[in-house]
Formats: sequence, structure tokens, C-alpha cells
Amino acid sequence: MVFHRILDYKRGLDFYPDPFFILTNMQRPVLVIKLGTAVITDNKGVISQAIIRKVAAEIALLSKRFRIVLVSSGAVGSGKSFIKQYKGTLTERKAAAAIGNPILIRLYQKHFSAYDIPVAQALCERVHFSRRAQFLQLKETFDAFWENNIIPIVNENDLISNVELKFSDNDELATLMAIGFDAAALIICTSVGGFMNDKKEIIPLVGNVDRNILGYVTTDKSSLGLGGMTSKLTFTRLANSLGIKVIITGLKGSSPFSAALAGEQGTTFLPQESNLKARQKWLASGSITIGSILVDKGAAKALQQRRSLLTVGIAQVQGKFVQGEVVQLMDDEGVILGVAKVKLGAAAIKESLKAKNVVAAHADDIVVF
Ligand SMILES: N[C@@H](CCC(=O)OP(=O)(O)O)C(=O)O
Repeated sequence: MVFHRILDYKRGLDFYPDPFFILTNMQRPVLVIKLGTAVITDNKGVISQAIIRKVAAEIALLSKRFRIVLVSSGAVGSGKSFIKQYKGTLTERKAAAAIGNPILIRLYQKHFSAYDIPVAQALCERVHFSRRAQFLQLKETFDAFWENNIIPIVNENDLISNVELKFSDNDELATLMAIGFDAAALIICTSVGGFMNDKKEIIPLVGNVDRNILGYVTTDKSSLGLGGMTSKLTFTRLANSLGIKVIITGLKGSSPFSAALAGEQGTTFLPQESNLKARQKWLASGSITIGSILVDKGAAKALQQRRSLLTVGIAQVQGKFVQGEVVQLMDDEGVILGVAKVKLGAAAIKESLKAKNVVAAHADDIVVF
């Protein structure tokens, strides 16, 4: 009976079990919350203590019902004033992040300690997701955090991330976390408070991130962070296609995350049914922005029929990737069809574009969304 109720809860998040019922660690679904730089920064460009206090208060409550992963940007913003004549070069950003991360984590430590909740810092790199063994280690450590009521606070390990190996932004990192942990929901907090239509009204519910929805995207983004709405929607689409609910929202009101989960605030993007196994989900989430392969109509059809990808069906190769890496597959209009772990690197594919029987990715290593 109890097990049945929890499963309902995980699937829909519409059904809240008795609040006095104590959930064991594994019964609590995973909830990933991502805070962008702009949303935690005040109008003087400083991380706001009042906002961190409010976030800590609500997460302290939610942590009784969920295993929380808090992905927080703000390291570069917290550290850049220490760099003389900061211009935002990659090296300066790395230095600023290394200075800012402990400042940021001290703030979280201070405000979570009011609820006797310790925080742990997890600085992640792309390799933690693109190598399954590394992700499984990260997973074990996070289980230890949750068993001890510790909140993991995740950010990119900016100091040693060079351009090619960087996450595109923390929206990507949060999405990879949500997919890797098969989260019940991913909440992405932005300063605009949700996804807006062309009249600047927040759309409360999106069933499918289709061309119509993508048509509302403007290229506006805050001057403080890295990720804009295009990146949010790209990752939302990926998470939805793997069965994860995404909510793009803001920090309005006293309980913004609960309001978002109840569908009262922000934009909820509904997940699709997903029968993919954990390895396939990992495959779908690994290294998704290293490169892309554009396929012709014939190859797109073959992929839908779960066949291997042959080089003859490839129209274009983008980015530098090597054998064994995971890349996006796109149709001739640039729509993402899925992902594949490639048997050949970008250069080798380009050399054999016209060859008939050269396999670029084996069917077992392809996930079509
Ligand atoms: N790792 C960087 C975050 C970069 C980033 O994605 O920022 P944002 O677009 O504000 O989420 C930092 O902590 O400043």
C-alpha cells in the first residue's frame, strides 16, 4: 500500500502522501533545483543573503520529502570583483570561480545551518557524466549525503574546464544530474520567472517543446549568467523526452518551489513516457554538446526503425569528436532526433561520407527520442 502510494507520487508529483508519514531515503524521489546567477543576485550585482535564506528555508522543508540536488551558479559572480580590470576572459572566469565558490558555499552553509542541515560541495566535470563508472561513483557519494541529511550543492569545476570540455552552462549540468538520478522533476529558476509567449505572458503548461514553442524564444538573456532561454529549452526537451518533468520558474513568493511543483507558478513542461533503461538514459545524457551529426531523410527514417547509422546517410558533421564519444543526431532542419555513441571520430566520418557500408554508430549505441 505504502509502496504504491510513493510510486504514484514519483510519477505525477500530483499526489502528496500524508505529511506525517516518514519516507525512507530511497522512497524520497530526487528533485533537482537549479539557481542561475541572476536569480540569486541583488541589483548591486552581489549574491543576496535574503534570497539564499529563503531558498534554504524552503529546501530544508522539501528535503523531508525529496532527495535534493541543488545546482547553484554564482561562483564567477561572487569572485570577479577580486580580479583587477576583469574582462571576462576564460582564464579570468576560472580564477573568479575558484575565488567565488568558497564564498558562495559559505553563504549556503550559514543559512542551512539554521535548520541543522550540513551542505556538501560537488564540483563536477563533463567526464563525470560521459564515463558511466565515474557517474556511478558520484551517485554512491550522493546516496551517502542523502542518508545523512546533507544537501549537495553542485557547480561546474570551472577552474580546470577548458572550452571543449566545458558544460555549455549550468542548465546542462542540472539536466545531466536530473537524467542521471532519474529525478521526479527538474526546477530551473530564472530571473524572468517562466517561459513567455510573444505577449510576454508566462505559459503555465507546455505539453511538447515543438516548433510553435521554440518560435517564442527570444535571444534575450541576463548579463550575469551564461545560459539563456534557448539553452533551457534544448535541455528541457531532452529531459522531457527521457521522462523527466521540467519547471522553469522564478523565486517569487515565500515557497516558490512548492508553488512551482503544484503548477501555481512558472511553466511546467510535461514529460513523455520513457521506457529507456538506465544505460540508455546515460547514453542520451552523455557529452551531448561535444558535436552533432546531421543526417539526410533516408537515414532519419532508418534511425526511427532502430537501424545503425551509415556514413552514406550523413549530410554534415559539426564539432570535433573522437571515437566513443556521444553526439547529437539532427535531421536536415536541425531538429534533434536523438544521440549516438560514435564508432568513428569526426575526421574519419568526413573521409568516408560517400562510402556505402561504413557504420558511424551501431544501433545498440543510438537512442532516438
Ligand atoms: N559555473 C558558473 C555558472 C555558469 C552558468 O551557467 O551561469 P548561469 O547561466 O547563471 O546559470 C558560476 O558558478 O558562476
